[in-house]
Amino acid sequence: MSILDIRDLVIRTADGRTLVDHLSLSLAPGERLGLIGESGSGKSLTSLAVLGLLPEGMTMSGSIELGDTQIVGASERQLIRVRGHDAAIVFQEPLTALDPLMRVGRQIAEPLGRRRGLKGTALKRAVTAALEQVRLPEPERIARAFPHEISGGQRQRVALAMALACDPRLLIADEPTTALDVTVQSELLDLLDALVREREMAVLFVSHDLAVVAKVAERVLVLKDGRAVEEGAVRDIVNAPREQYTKTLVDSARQLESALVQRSGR
Ligand SMILES: Nc1ncnc2c1ncn2[C@@H]1O[C@H](COP(=O)(O)OP(=O)(O)OP(=O)(O)O)[C@@H](O)[C@H]1O
Repeated sequence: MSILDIRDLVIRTADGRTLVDHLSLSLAPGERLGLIGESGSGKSLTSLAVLGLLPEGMTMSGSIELGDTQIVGASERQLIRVRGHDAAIVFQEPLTALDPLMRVGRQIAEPLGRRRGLKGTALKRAVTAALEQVRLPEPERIARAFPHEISGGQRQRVALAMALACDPRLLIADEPTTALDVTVQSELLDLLDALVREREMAVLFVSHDLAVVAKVAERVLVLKDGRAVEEGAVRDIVNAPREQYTKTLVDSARQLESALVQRSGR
């Protein structure tokens, strides 16, 4: 039984341009799949499609089974029911998910209150616990802060806490560490890895960076121009990429790693 099963997904613009072309993939409960490809290869559109969040005017066909729901053709009511519960998403830029004018605590309280029916002190305690769970120090202070008053890494942890608030069975992480500096990036990846393991949550991890994907995912699917060009265990893809395009991704990841090693050795 898979938690996400995408078959022959085609995404088109209003004027008929094909952006994702007959893509199929599936994820078992607790499985972690990396979706990798260069900028513009269709990774984000695929992850948005899973939650029925495609930009205005785009259409999709094929099949996306998320838990018990067929997302292609689903009504807004059905989509609201699955968002956050069957699957939740963390974006590259945490400010996408956060309201700049609302204190962090209230933003986390919103899904917690709605999904778990909590109020008052119980809700306050749940907010603090949610912030502690993403290893944020001084959770009470963070809860009182506005998003611009905390660092980028802290904001991403808050966005992660919001995504985890309803215990989704699948977490979609779309370049969640790309905007962060290398040390913060590595801490967040370790945290993400620990949290999804504890919860046996499935993960669709979207990135242009194979070195990052290798830290979180066990299997990887390579996208190029909206098509799957290669799929397999991360180890096999890194050690023996078959497609020229994948070789390029592996080489650039290696160059980056060795540049970082050289730099930290200085
Ligand atoms: N709202 C939109 N209207 C028209 N075309 C779009 C829109 N959003 C994305 N595209 C196009 O769809 C293609 C796939 O975009 P997508 O954002 O999924 O790529 P990506 O692999 O996630 O890249 P990136 O890493 O840069 O986000 C690109 O060619 C992009 O220009």
